[in-house]
Amino acid sequence: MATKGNNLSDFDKTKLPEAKDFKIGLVVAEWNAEITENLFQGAFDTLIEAGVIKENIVRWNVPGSFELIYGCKKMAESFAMLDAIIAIGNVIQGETKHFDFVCQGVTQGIRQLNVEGDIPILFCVLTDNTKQQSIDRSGGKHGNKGTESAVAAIHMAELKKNSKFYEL
Ligand SMILES: Nc1c(NC[C@H](O)[C@H](O)[C@H](O)CO)[nH]c(=O)[nH]c1=O
Ligand SMILES: CC(=O)[C@@H](O)COP(=O)(O)O
Repeated sequence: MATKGNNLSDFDKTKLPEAKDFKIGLVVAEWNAEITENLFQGAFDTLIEAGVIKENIVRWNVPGSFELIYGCKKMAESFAMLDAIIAIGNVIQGETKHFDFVCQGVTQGIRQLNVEGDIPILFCVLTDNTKQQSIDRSGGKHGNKGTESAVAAIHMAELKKNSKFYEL
């Protein structure tokens, strides 16, 4: 289902788990900072709106999206008490195939961290053909991928922390 026609910022607050005890990390790439800062703000505001305490949120910056892999790995190793980590980046197609390798690299790297680690790591990385597509998805006409990722982070934190065997 494409983002177009669906707003990334739409969510039902009443369906969110209780988040006041959750500890959330965010690792933010500084490449395309005007986009990634909007993604971060969307995620941060959503976490606070959902009840996460500001003191339970930690942020680290890394140079580019490829460094999100190491940054998230290091954050998970340093803060084992975290309930979720959100990786925030924006990769925009240039003239060469570098876009493909950065996107594939960060995707596979974060995938591997989820496979190997115990802290869920959310993929808030915009991989766009144009800057306008990034603008549209970081607080523009299609909403904010940061908001969407924060909602997912709260659900994954709940799964990690409070998963139970429910009678069907
Ligand atoms: N072109 C973009 C990059 N490139 C930089 C890489 O992410 C990485 O920092 C470099 O290859 C050194 O390891 N990064 C983005 O986040 N967005 C881009 O559009
Ligand atoms: C995604 C990138 O690394 C890209 O922005 C670099 O641009 P170019 O492919 O023109 O070197």
